[in-house]
Amino acid sequence: LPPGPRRLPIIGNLHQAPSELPWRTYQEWTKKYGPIFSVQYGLTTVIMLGTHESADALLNKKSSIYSSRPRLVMAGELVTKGFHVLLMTYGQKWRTHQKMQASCLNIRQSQAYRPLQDLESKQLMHDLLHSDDFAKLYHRYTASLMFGLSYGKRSPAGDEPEIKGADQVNANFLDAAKVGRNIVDALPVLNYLPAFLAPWKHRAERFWRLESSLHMSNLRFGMSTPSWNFTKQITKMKEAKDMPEIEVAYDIGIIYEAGLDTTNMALEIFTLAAVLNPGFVETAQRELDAVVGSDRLPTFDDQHNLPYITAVVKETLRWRPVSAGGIPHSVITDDEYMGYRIPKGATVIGNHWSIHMDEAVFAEPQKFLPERWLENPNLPLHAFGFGRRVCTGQHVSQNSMFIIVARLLWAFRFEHVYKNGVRLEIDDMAFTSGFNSRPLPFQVHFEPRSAAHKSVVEKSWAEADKDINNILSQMGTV
Ligand code: HEM
Repeated sequence: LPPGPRRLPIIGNLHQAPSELPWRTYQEWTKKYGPIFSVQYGLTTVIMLGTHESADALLNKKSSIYSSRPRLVMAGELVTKGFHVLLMTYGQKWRTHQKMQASCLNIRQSQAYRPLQDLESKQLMHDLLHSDDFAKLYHRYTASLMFGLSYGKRSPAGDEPEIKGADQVNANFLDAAKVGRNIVDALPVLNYLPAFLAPWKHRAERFWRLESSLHMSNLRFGMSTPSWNFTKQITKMKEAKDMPEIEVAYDIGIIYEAGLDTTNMALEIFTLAAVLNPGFVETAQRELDAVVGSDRLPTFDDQHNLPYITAVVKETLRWRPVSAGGIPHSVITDDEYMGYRIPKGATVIGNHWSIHMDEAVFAEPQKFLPERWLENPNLPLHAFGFGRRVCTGQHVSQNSMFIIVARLLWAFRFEHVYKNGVRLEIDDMAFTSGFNSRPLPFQVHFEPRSAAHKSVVEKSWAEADKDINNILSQMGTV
C-alpha cells in the first residue's frame, strides 16, 4: 500500500482522522508521505491523492475504473434509498440517471439558460444597492435560478417555502454524510439491528420523508407550470417512462439541491478575494471600462472580449475550492501506481485543497493571481472534480460565475467595514469544514463605482422582463 501514518490494530488511523478542515491536515501528510498516501479508517482503505499529477493519472486518465463511490449506509441507503446520483456506484443505473440530468446540463443546453441568469443577476445587482448582506443575496440568486429552471417559478424574496425546505434537506444530507457522524458507516453490519436498537434509522426515516415529499411535490408543481422546465424535459425521456416517478423526482430534485448551495459559496469566495486584493479588482475594472464602458452592464456577448474576467472566475475556483476535501471515488479493480498497490474497493480521494496548492503546477499558489490563467491557458481546473464523475452542473455554474463576477466588478467597489472607527479585519483562511467549504461570515460594503453605474443597475432591473414564462418558453431542448 502507499505509505501513510502508522496504524493501530483494528481502528487503523481512526484516532488521527482530522475533523476540522481535514484537507489541510491531508496536505501536510502529502508533504510528509508523498503525492499518494494511504490511511485505514476502520475497515476502509483510503488512498489520498495530493498532487495534480497523481490525481490526473488515476481519477482522470483511468476514469473507467476510478469512477465508483464508496458505500455510505446512512446518506446513500437509508436517507436517499439509492436515488441520489452523487452517491450511486458506477454502473448502468448511474449512467442512466447521469444521462437524464446531463440532458439538461450539458454544455450546449446550458447556454440556453443565460437569459434567466441575466435576469436573476440584474436583481442581484439591484439588491446589492440596498443591502450588503451578500451571502443571503447570492443564495437567493442560486435558489431562484435553480428552482426556476427545474420547476418554472422565480423566487424573488429568497425565503420562499420551496427554498427553506430545500435548505433543510441539504442540511440533513450534510449531517447524514458527515464522516464520523454515524457509527453505521464505520460498521455497516450494525444496519442489521432492529430499529429500536438503531436510533440512526429513525433520523434517516425522518430525513427521507421530508426529502422525498419535497421532490414529489416540486415535480407535480413543475408539471403544472405553463412553460418548459427541467421537470417537463426529463419526465418526457424514454428512460424516465421506464422508472418509478420517485426516481425521476430525485433526479430533478438533486439538480436543484446541488445548484442551490455551491455557486453562491464560490461567489462568497470571490468577494473575499476582491476585498483583500484591490490590485486585481483594478485590472479587471480597466478591462471592463475599455470593453463595456459605463452606460450599460456587461453581457454574455462580451465574454470573448473579457479574458481577464474569465481568468478571475477560474482563479476564484482554484484559490479556495468549494469542494475543498474532494468527493470520494472508489476503484472497482486492483490497480498499481508508482509501484504501490491500490486494492479493489478502496476509497480514492483527490484532495482539491492540496491539488490546487500544488506548486509544481501553480506558482505562488497562496496568492490570488488571475494572470496565471492568461499566461498559461492550459492550466488544469479541478474545481469540478474528476473523470466521469465530473460535476454535471459545471457549465451552468461557470456561466453564473462569469455574468455575476463581471457585473459585480463593473458596478461596485468592495470596501472594508469599520465599527467605531476600527476596521473589521478579514481572515482569508477562516473557512467552514464539511462536504462544501465556505468562508466564515465576514463583512464587506458594496459601494457603487459612480452615480452613472448605480443608475445603469437601477434602470437595467426596472426595464427587465421579469416574467419567467416568457423566458423559459424560449428555452427547451436546443
Ligand atoms: C461552484 C459550484 C460547484 C462546484 C465547485 C461543484 C463541484 C462538484 C464536485 C467536486 C463534484 C464531484 C466530482 C467528483 O466526484 O470528482 C460535483 C458533482 C455534481 N455536481 Fe457540482 N459543483 C458546483 C455546482 C453545481 C451545480 C450548479 C449543479 C447543478 C446545476 C451541480 C450538480 C452536480 C451533480 C448532479 C453532481 C453529481 C455527479 C455524479 O456523481 O454523477 N453542481 N460537483
